[in-house]
Amino acid sequence: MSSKVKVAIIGSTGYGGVELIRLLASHPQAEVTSVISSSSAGAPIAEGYPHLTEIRTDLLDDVDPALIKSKADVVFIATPAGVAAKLVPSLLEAGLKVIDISGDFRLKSRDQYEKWYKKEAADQRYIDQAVFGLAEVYGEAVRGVDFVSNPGCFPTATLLGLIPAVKAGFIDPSTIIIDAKSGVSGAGRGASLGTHYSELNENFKAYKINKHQHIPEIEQVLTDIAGEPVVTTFTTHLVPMTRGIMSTMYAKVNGMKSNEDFISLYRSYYEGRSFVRIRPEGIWPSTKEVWGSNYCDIGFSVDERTGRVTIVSVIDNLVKGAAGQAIQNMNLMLGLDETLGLQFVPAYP
Ligand SMILES: NC(=O)C1=CN([C@@H]2O[C@H](COP(=O)(O)OP(=O)(O)OC[C@H]3O[C@@H](n4cnc5c(N)ncnc54)[C@H](OP(=O)(O)O)[C@@H]3O)[C@@H](O)[C@H]2O)C=CC1
Ligand SMILES: CC(=O)N[C@@H](CCC(=O)OP(=O)(O)O)C(=O)O
Repeated sequence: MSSKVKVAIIGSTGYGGVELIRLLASHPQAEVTSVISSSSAGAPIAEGYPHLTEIRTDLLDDVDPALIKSKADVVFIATPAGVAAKLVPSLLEAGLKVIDISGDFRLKSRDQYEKWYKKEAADQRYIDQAVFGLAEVYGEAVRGVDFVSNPGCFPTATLLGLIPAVKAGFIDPSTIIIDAKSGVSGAGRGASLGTHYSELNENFKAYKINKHQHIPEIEQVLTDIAGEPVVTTFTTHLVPMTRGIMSTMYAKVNGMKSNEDFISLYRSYYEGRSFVRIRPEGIWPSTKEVWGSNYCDIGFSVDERTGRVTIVSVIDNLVKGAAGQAIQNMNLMLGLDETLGLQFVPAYP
């Protein structure tokens, strides 16, 4: 009998779910024992994803907490906003460990969730129970818990790029501006007008300006780190590429700081954390340099002329921004080494 941790995936037919299947296939201590679909139960998963032919021969299971518990110890939820809010109570009550990749449990205020997501918020008891799984920052709080809310893709790149500077008082948090870009897989597999080929190819567009649901998530964490209310300007752009997020951040520097000061601050903050790589001076990261990996790469440029710093942070939205960080959190919840199953070298070019 296998001693591996048994894992179920709700939303396994979406991009986040299928990335979990890919990454968990080489995890040394976990195995996927149930792939779940609300719309295609009974069908083979390889029907919708022929690249999984002969890798996964399972038929999709229904969304049934008792059935999931009979097959698994841990369940990942990779469904659109609003679904996990209703599912999580029964999954926790069935005795499962739960990692939610959607935004349903990230915001601690129900009012904020309802304002930004335009959906009914989850029960406050479960919101309170959820630990926000930004692993490099709150990893100690994740160890051993039953329920983790995985951060959003843009907040992951953005917060890893800002937190050390905010915490050390290197920048003035009231001056932060965030300019973020995402590949189209960030919008999920479903087809839409804004993401079909002729709308996207050779195009570059801003969207959800001042209305993006990740604004309150970023502000909630920066407020916690700064110890004072922080508001930011955050603009997202859609780039005609499949994977990758780049978050470019600007802020006023407090006092005189050099590139080297930022580099050594960040190297010290992330010391011992394998997945954040700080670039040497003048070598700024690009999305291809983290493609398919769980890395977040960060570079800096202090401009003495303006007194501002530019911080560039890149991730793969489906790995560090979703499935990879979720597995990192699973490792921490289970008391395993957080890097297990995640030591991929980025695919290049
Ligand atoms: N794509 C990305 O880069 C990132 C996504 N996220 C978040 O992760 C979640 C999943 O995203 P993504 O995989 O891209 O989305 P997709 O649209 O690709 O997939 C979502 C899946 O959810 C399932 N689903 C839909 N409705 C229900 C329901 N009522 N009950 C159960 N399952 C349902 C669908 O599968 P079926 O019909 O088979 O049940 C669908 O395949 C979202 O909340 C997203 O915001 C977070 C970070 C990054
Ligand atoms: C390119 C693109 O459309 N990206 C999505 C990211 C969705 C996501 O991951 O956000 P939640 O998990 O918070 O829903 C967006 O900007 O809304």
